[in-house]
Amino acid sequence: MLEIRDLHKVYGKYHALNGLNMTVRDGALYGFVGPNGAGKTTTIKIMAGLLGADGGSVMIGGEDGLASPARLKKMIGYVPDFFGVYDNLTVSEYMEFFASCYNMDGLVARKRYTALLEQVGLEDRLDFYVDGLSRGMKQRLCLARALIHDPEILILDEPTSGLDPRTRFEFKEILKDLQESGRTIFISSHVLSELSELCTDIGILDQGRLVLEGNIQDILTRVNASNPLVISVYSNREQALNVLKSHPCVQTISLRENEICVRFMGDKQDEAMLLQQLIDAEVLVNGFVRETGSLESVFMQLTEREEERSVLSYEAESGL
Ligand SMILES: Nc1ncnc2c1ncn2[C@@H]1O[C@H](COP(=O)(O)OP(=O)(O)OP(=O)(O)O)[C@@H](O)[C@H]1O
Repeated sequence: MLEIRDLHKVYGKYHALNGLNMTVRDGALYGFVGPNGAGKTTTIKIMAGLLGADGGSVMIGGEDGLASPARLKKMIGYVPDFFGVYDNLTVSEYMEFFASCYNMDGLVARKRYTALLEQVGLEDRLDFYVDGLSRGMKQRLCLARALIHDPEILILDEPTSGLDPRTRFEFKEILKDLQESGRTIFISSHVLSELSELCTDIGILDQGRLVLEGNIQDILTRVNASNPLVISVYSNREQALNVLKSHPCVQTISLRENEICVRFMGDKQDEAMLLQQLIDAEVLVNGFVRETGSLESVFMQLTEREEERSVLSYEAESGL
């Protein structure tokens, strides 16, 4: 488990992280989302031991990583948002180099990186020059290299930005496979739709603080429970309104053309019982549905500022 408590980072007078708290459970595929400038890269660099903090702790495996950046680097595999240039290195030389950084060489290193290259679909590129690989292949190579020392947590900063849709899809499939094999993965993006279909858990960062965190399904269930019930009645509308007015779970009632819109604070069983009450009161009901919410709407409510509307649409942003 990785636990961040009361993390602060100040650049000059600017408070980029302002008391960040976050918990990443073992085996999670955790999506770290926030608008541009929210502090995602700053957080990730601190987690990866590449940047100092101005307060707080990053507990991993029960120890505070900030007190021992070297230990943090061993426990974390980091895929940055850019890929450095490696002139005149083949894929196998590149992997050998990173293996040697973790004191692996010879057959041990070769076995390890061959297995990793197989995992990311680059097993047939051992003798290719890194420079000549496509952007998607470079990204997968970077992923293999970040796993060379078998880290507890894999951290990726905006890994799919700049990839075409097919390459993005393939990359996400690799991440899902890694998570299913037990790896804890932490991935950042400013495009929520990228993460909501991939991750098990999500944390929403805004202005250096986490404004929402939890299991994606739980969050969506909560969002839906606070959405209105939309009821269409074919006849006996007055009778339907009488039933609704006297129901303890009904908070507000508003009328749209042929629909009754009800703020209803009850669970699935309460909903079913309300429907039964309407039928018993001889109301002919031809529509009874909870309006569905989305993570996007939650995100907008929590971070709403005009300039962040781009978060809702990757297509709009990438011009696809
Ligand atoms: N070295 C630095 N010096 C001064 N300010 C910085 C520095 N690095 C980041 N910042 C500021 O700190 C804030 C958080 O930056 P950070 O890069 O962590 O955000 P982010 O969420 O990763 O943004 P993006 O999605 O645009 O990459 C921003 O306002 C940024 O301008």
